[in-house]
Amino acid sequence: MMDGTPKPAAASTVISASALNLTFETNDGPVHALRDVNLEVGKGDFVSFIGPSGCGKTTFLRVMADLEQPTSGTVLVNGVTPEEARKARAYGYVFQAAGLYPWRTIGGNIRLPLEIMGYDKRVQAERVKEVLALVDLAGFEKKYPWQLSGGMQQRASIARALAFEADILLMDEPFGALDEIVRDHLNEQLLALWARTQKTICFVTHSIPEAVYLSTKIVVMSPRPGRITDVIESTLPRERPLDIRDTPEFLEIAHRVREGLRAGHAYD
Ligand SMILES: Nc1ncnc2c1ncn2[C@@H]1O[C@H](COP(=O)(O)OP(=O)(O)OP(=O)(O)O)[C@@H](O)[C@H]1O
Repeated sequence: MMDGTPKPAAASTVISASALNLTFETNDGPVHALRDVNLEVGKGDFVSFIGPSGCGKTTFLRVMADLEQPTSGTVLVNGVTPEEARKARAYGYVFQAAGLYPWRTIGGNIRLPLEIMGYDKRVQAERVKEVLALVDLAGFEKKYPWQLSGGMQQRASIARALAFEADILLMDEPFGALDEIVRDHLNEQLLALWARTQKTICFVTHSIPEAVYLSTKIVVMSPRPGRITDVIESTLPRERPLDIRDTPEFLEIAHRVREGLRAGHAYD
């Protein structure tokens, strides 16, 4: 473990959280962002986290990414600590806003992490081409972010997260700000990308249809303190046309998610 090389995880578990607690100390007193969170994410899973604002979804993702330290409990990513996993470049992170640098071209934005990591120039150029093709943006390398629509910018930010070939993608409400039609399209493309690359994806959303459409596993959370109230294993096939959303199976899972959200919701 000292050399930072990830050990093969037991069975096919990629992320495992046990008895995880995180309390923020604030001027108004402690905020229990996560309370006794236990979760296993398998290799190739698409896991959505859904729950009302403030239930700790972002905090959980940030703990996995080593951007936040738990107060107690453990998280293992590929069998090692989040810090070791980060150093081994185990994951890419896609934020709520695309967060592209306006003074850099799309290619320049995607190249940035590769430059920081000291990748060879030729490899950088190859990677940029590959990931732009993966998100259907081939040919947009020399454009600036402002020349692209919101949906295209979000795809470019996904390409940036894919550039250093991490096996895990952490996505924090990446499509929240987009209109329904664009969002549908990006959901379809994300599923296709997931099928092609076989990545493990952790995805935060507020949308029940989005969670049900995308996921193999749906984690329902409730606030005050943030905890997991239900984990739903999807019975839907992996191949999912958009009209699967009208099937009884889909509606049944959506119903269970809604019930879980309702049960955990405080109406104050
Ligand atoms: N750095 C921090 N310091 C103090 N409190 C924090 C900090 N970060 C988050 N919190 C609090 O922890 C709780 C969980 O926040 P978090 O952002 O994880 O929720 P969320 O479920 O992602 O919400 P949203 O859906 O609105 O993004 C909230 O009450 C939030 O105010």
